[in-house]
Amino acid sequence: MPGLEPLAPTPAPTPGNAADFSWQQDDVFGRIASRYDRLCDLFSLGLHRLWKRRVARVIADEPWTTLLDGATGTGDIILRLLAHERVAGRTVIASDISEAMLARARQRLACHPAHLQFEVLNLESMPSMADASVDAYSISLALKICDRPAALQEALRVLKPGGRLILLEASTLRPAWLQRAYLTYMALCMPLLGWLATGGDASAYRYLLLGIRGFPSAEQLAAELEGMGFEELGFERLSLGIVAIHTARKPRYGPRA
Ligand SMILES: C[S@@+](CC[C@H](N)C(=O)[O-])C[C@H]1O[C@@H](n2cnc3c(N)ncnc32)[C@H](O)[C@@H]1O
Repeated sequence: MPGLEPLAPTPAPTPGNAADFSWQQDDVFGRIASRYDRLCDLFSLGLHRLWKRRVARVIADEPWTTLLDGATGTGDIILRLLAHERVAGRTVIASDISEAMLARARQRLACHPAHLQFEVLNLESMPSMADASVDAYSISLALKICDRPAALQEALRVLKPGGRLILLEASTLRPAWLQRAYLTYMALCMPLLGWLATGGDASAYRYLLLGIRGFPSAEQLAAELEGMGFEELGFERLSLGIVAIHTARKPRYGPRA
């Protein structure tokens, strides 16, 4: 696998995606929790397995003692992370806004109880997490469905100085014509698949349509992180850029007076 690309000169950051996320109150994911893993296979044609294996390796290679996995869903990333021997003895906090999704994660991770904690947490505001309390923080496939600037600000707060942020998120395909073709495919197929897969559940279906909306390019997300004060940014595109893994470090020292 290629290493992470260093951050190239970047375009200006895009504005945040603080749209209407009131559907979160609806526990859309709670209602599709038992079908979520099959839906991932269906919508990504199985590619999510490769992406998650890769991000788990990136996380495992970091020298953390305590990791917070935000929006953990059914625990897919942690399941793959725990396959790495070097993770033995380290503490992993699995968190999600949906109790039903977290319950499913707990069930799937039941054979690895020793290092695991489970917390219901909203990425955008985690008052129960102290400042500078984790060495590493991972979020996968969730930043486009929450208030991204708020979630990243919380990441900066809970990370220890020098702590690592690892993101696996939707990105932009290259070249541009491929992105247009992909968006056309999504626009044509997702509504139908979404409707069928959620059994016509209107708000679950609405979430799935969010996937069609734009997400910043890998460069733009890196620039956004840099603008917030993160350092040592790098990213790696997977599957021609359908998703990208970003890594960033919280500065070891605050700004000089
Ligand atoms: C697309 S799933 C991704 C799950 C998992 N990270 C994965 O890669 O399979 C999105 C998850 O984000 C959770 N979620 C959505 N908004 C959230 C928020 N504001 N705070 C915490 N979790 C949130 C949902 O409950 C759901 O489990």
